Amino acid sequence: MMNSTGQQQFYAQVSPEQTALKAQSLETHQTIGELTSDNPGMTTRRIDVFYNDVQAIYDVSLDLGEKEVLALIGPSGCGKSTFLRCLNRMNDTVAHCKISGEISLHGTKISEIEAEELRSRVGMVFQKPNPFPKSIYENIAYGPKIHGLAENKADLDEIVEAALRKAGLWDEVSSRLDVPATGLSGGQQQRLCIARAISISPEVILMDEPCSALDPIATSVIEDLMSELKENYTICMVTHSMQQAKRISDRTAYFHLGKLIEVNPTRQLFEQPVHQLTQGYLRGSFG
Ligand SMILES: Nc1ncnc2c1ncn2[C@@H]1O[C@H](COP(=O)(O)OP(=O)(O)OP(=O)(O)O)[C@@H](O)[C@H]1O
Repeated sequence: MMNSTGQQQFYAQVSPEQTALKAQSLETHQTIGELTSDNPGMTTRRIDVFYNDVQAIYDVSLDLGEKEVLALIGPSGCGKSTFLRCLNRMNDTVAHCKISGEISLHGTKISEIEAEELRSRVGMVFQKPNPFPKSIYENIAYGPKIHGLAENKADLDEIVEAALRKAGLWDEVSSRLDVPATGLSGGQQQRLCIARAISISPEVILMDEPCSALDPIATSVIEDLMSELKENYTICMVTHSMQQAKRISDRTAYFHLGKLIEVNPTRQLFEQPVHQLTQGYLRGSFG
């Protein structure tokens, strides 16, 4: 492991004003900790993000280790979701958002991967469960169908069942696959959305506060599920719950005002935070 900055390569051009802002902001900033992984699933180098002329992310370089859970924590508005959304180019859909730097998925720059393919390889689960207004079966079958993963109905049935089993939902829904998914409980809907993400065999799963709309019991079911999923998937999760980050992540990254302040193995970050901003946040002084 080592600190890394990497060479800057732009895939969306920022304006001279934005570059000047960036130059000012970088004078004093250096991330503490282990930015890189020996076995990265994704690498990000020198990421800057602007919404119009307001910079939301400053020069972030960070790897997602293969089959690790990386938690992104920090006060509201520090840029966690913005950074997460860079990883599958969700920010491309925001016209006034400009990103520079380089992001790679298993060695391929994501700027060279077609957006739809990228989003099938880097799946996403959102804060609020968002099932399609269709049956439970169709929610899962949709992705595999459009990506041509099933040759026939039997194949598709198998994919749907496997995804629901992996998401720990099969036993609860196997007898009613044709009912509307919107009739499931919030926790079940979130597991359905995880099953939907898994059904197209992504390499990475992004989760943006996946439990924030759930009660403690549903949260604990999703946390158990995430711990199981990391056997097979690389997961990057935004969370406001420090307990959740402690329980399930391998590494934790602390953001503050758009900068990656400190990143280290979770236990180390929580027990021996180095930067005073990390210490203050973990003590609950702000956030
Ligand atoms: N679509 C947008 N247009 C303009 N500014 C935005 C947009 N999305 C986010 N921002 C700004 O970028 C900054 C980072 O926001 P972001 O949502 O990434 O933070 P966050 O750490 O995920 O916050 P929270 O924990 O409250 O969800 C904030 O100042 C926010 O107001």
